[in-house]
Amino acid sequence: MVQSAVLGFPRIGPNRELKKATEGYWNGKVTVDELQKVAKDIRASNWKLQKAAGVDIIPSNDFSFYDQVLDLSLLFNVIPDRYSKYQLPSLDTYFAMGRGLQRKATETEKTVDVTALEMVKWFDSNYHYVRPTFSHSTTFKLNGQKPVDEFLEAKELGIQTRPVLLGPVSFLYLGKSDKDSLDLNPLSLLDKLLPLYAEILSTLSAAGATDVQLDEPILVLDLPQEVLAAIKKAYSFFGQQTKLPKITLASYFGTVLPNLDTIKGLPVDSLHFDFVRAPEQFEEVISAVGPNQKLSVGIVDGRNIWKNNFAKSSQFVNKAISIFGADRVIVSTSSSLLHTPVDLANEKSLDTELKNYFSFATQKLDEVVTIAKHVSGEDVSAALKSNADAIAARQTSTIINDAKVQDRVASIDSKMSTRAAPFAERLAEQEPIFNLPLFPTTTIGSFPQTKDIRINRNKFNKGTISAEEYEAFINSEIERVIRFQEEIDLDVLVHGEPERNDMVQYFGEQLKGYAFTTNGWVQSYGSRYVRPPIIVGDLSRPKAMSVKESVYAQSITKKHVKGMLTGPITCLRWSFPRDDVDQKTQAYQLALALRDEVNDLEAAGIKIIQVDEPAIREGLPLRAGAERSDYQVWAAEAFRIATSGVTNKTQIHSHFCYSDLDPNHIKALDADVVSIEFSKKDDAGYIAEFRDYPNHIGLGLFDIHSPRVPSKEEFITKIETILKTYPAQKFWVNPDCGLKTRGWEETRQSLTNMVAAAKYFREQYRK
Ligand code: MET
Ligand SMILES: [Zn+2]
Repeated sequence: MVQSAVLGFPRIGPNRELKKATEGYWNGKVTVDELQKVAKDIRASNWKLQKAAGVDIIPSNDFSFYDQVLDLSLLFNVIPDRYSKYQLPSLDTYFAMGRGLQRKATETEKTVDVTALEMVKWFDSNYHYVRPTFSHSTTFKLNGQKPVDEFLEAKELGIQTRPVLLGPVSFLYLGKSDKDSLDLNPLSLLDKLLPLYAEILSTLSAAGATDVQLDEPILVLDLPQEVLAAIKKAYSFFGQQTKLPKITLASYFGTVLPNLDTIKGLPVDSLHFDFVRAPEQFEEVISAVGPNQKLSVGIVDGRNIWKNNFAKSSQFVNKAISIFGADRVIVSTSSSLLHTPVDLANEKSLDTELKNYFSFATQKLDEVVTIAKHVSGEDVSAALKSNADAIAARQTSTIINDAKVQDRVASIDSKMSTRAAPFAERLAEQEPIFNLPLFPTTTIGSFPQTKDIRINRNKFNKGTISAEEYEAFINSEIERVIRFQEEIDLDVLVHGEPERNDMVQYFGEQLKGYAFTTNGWVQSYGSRYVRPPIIVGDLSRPKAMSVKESVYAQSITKKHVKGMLTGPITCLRWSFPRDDVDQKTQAYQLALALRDEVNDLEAAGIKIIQVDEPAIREGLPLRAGAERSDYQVWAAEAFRIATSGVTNKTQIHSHFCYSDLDPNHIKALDADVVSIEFSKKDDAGYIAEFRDYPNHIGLGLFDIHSPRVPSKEEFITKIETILKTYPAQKFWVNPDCGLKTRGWEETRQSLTNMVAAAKYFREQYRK
């Protein structure tokens, strides 16, 4: 019998139970016991669901309150002193590392004021992990035994699981050294870390775990020799230990081929590869599977929502069986299912034709099981037949093809992706119009999305308030945000985006060729979940999408209000893309739709238009090479197609966050002004990259993921530091990103302090 396996299941709960509970806990409305109970229930129901579906190898320790990488930092005591010094309960230390903590002193507790650790993209996904941060004073030890506890919890329910942990080399390599220990190479800590892994693994074994999944996703990256040596060392070390569970070494999100020599001969029980993303590695990776090893075939997509093609997948798995025999082949999800929504059955209003083309995490359980059964010779003909019908229907569906859109993409020329004049000339035309002071202040777009906003949006969606009532409500929110910005004296205003549930979904819902879900939530970071829309067919814009709100906002103030759009690459990356057309084509279709929107905004009198591209970095192919350089070209071109239809007088802004974006990539967009997340980076080398770039830059001055309020002095210090490398003449003052997840009070305080700091420097430079 061929076994079926799942590498990880979404932990947010079918109805976002985890979000509600954690946010409740942060607000003091949910006790720690209540929070733990919610978590326990989610874990139990996930395990039972997988058991009931017939999955043979079910993961545990895939649950996390915030992030699975942060879990390991806590487990191994990789806790910088600035957090541990408060001696908070372990869960609170954990959340402080994830999101920062600022708490006034009470009779019983001291003041706490600490920023979050850096949070970065998880490979090329829209998930973010909290970076392990090592220093010379890091002292590894085990803090509790989460993987064991969760294994035992499943065992008590009668469910045998395979615990999953990020492997030691990925854990170190994905981390960084802390500010006070910049000379420290995290990899040098491997020898100290390995015994702790061995300890937790042998405790798992003693608790009854026969198998464990160690993820080393870095195996799909271009790795320096020392990292490959570390992999060899780590797994040889595990091979020498006696009482460990059998290890499945898992890679995902790409090909391991350049690192295959390192993988060959590692003393592990099974090797898992992602054959959805990199089917072409099959012929070569099989040579790395030793005579006693098993091959885990990642064939059910953990990153997208399209129904699996059973005929194709079974054929693929059969190739493996013909080489290794059924006992040495496992049918698996390509990666954790964390990146897919929980259950298609929760979608009540999705078009039934489309629904038949989709598969969410719960449906993917049946997929791995059905494929495993089929290749084992069990009769699953009914499932195969309905699968084949769905696959065939999608190929010929009328929802998918639009000749007009295809023609327009075919006729794109280089003129469409170039502004009429170079930056210097544009600036000369723009300056007299905007008349901005030195250190112009602005925000990135969104303002707090209050409960009131969500309530009204829900009412409108349910039809309990009319379109007119909703519009009046949105306008009143816009007015509040405009008055607020005038009051605290920001220079370039925004309308606040109250009408947007999400920056991609909002546009997706208005574009033809998109489908969207009502409950298809996917964790982005911590308690922030997104509901990616699904690109199902050729994309076009039936009518203007954002003009009404921007025009209203501009009509009630004398200051300039930025029009606010989401760029083509971000729309693409934060959607579930089509798998039947390449991503470049989808990006160009989006670029053309956005170009029309940008032009409409300009025609409606909006003089500054910001097109956000926070996801441009995550789309970067993980390895260097032709695919990556092509991407850099077409991604920048898509942005310029969207933004180059305007006159020189219109100022184009863009915005980037979450990532280490290559400065050259930013420059290739030729936006007039760019805001970049920076508050946690503190890297003079990065600033220097922009010193001679003529276009204007705003380096993010405070972390919007944290409720913490920086003081005016803190802003001044930050700005002073940047000014050492970056000239005042093109220096914008802004936060890292939008403020939608923040509360109003902290927003008011932070921005007020930020504006005060800008004014301070204006004074300084006037002298
Ligand atoms: C993740 S980037 C977000 C940009 C958007 N304009 C906002 O302010 O929320
Ligand atoms: Zn942002």
